[in-house]
Amino acid sequence: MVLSAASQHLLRVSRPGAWGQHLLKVSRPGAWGQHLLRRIGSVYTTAKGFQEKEIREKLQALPGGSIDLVKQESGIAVLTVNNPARMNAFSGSMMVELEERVSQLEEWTEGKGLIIQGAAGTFCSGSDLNAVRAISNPQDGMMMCMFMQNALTRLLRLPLLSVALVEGSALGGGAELTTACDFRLMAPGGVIQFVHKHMGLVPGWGGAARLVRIVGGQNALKMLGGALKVDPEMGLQIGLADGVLEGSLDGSGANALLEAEQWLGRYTTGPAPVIRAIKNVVVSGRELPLEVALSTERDVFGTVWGGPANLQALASKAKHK
Ligand SMILES: CC[C@@H](C(=O)O)C(=O)SCCNC(=O)CCNC(=O)[C@H](O)C(C)(C)COP(=O)(O)OP(=O)(O)OC[C@H]1O[C@@H](n2cnc3c(N)ncnc32)[C@H](O)[C@@H]1OP(=O)(O)O
Repeated sequence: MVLSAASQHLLRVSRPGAWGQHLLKVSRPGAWGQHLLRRIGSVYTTAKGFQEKEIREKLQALPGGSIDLVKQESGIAVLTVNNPARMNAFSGSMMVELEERVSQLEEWTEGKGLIIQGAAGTFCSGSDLNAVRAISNPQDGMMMCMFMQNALTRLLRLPLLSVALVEGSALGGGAELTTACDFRLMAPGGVIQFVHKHMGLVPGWGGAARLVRIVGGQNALKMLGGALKVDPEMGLQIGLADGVLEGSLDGSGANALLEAEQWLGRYTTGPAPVIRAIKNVVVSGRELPLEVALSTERDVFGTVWGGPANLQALASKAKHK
C-alpha cells in the first residue's frame, strides 16, 4: 500500500509506541487533545509556504462583526458567528477571531461539547463579499484559504463533541463551517447550500474534503454541481443533518439553542476526561492510518484505565452483587 506523504509523515511523527511513552507522562487526560493536535499539527506551516503572520494582519484589517464564545459550567461552549447586518458573513477580522476562539477551546480542559450558531436566527452566509473583494488576488486568496483550512481542521479535531446549529441560511463558507463540526442540527426552514459554483468557485475552507467524508462522493458532487439547497428533510436523507429541531415557537433562537444543548447532552453526559477521550479516539480513527490509530487508541485507553471514573464505576459495580 503506497502511503501518501501525509501518512508517511504521520507514521514518522506518531510511530506506534512513541505515543505511549509520552502519554504515560501526560498527567491530565485533557492534555491529550493538545498532544494530538501538536503531534498532527496544522495542515499548513511556514515550511509549506504559509505566511500566517502576513495573512493574519491583512485579515485583521478587514473589520466587522465578531466571533463570540461562552464556555459554560456544563462543559458545553457556545460559539456565535455574530455579524447580523451581513447575514453573519465572515469579515477578515472574524476569520482571525475564529482562529483565536479555537485556540481558547484547545486550552479548555474541562470542555465536553461545543455548539456553533449564528446570530439573529440565521447561520452564516460565507465570506463577507466585501472582504473577498479586498483579498481577491491569487496570493492573498490562497493564504486566506490556508488560514481558514487550518482553523477549521483544528476546530473539527477539538476534544469536544461539536454541533452546528443551522437556523436560516448556511451558505458558501457558512456551509463549509457546518462540515467542520461533528454533527449538524437543522431548524425548520434551515438551508445548507454550497453556492460556490455561482461564485465561480469551489469550496476553499476544506468544505469539499469534509463533505465527501460526510455524505459520500455522489451526494457531494450533486450538492456542489447543483448548488443544491439542502433543507432538513434532504439533510436527514443524505446524512448531512443528524437531527431536525422542533424549532423556535416564538421565533427567537433561545429554544433552538436549548434543544441543541439537550440533544448534545445525550452524548456528553459523564466525566470530561472520558468524553474527551472518546472524541480523541474517534479523531485518530477518522484521520490516522489503522496501525497508528490502534496504537493511539491504546495510548488514550491508558489515560482513562484506572482513572477516577473507571475506579468509581468498578466500585459501584462491585456493590451490585
Ligand atoms: C471563498 C469564498 C467562499 C467561501 O467562503 O468558501 C464564500 O463564502 S463566497 C460568499 C458566499 N455567500 C454568498 O454568496 C451568500 C450571499 N448572500 C446571499 O445570497 C443573501 O444575502 C442571503 C444570505 C441568501 C440572504 O438574502 P436576504 O434574506 O435577501 O438578505 P439580503 O441578501 O438582503 O442580505 C442582507 C444584508 O446582508 C448582506 N450580505 C448577505 N450575505 C453577505 C455576504 N456573504 N457578504 C457581504 N454581505 C452580505 C447583504 O448585502 C445585505 O446587506 P445590505 O444590502 O447592506 O442590506
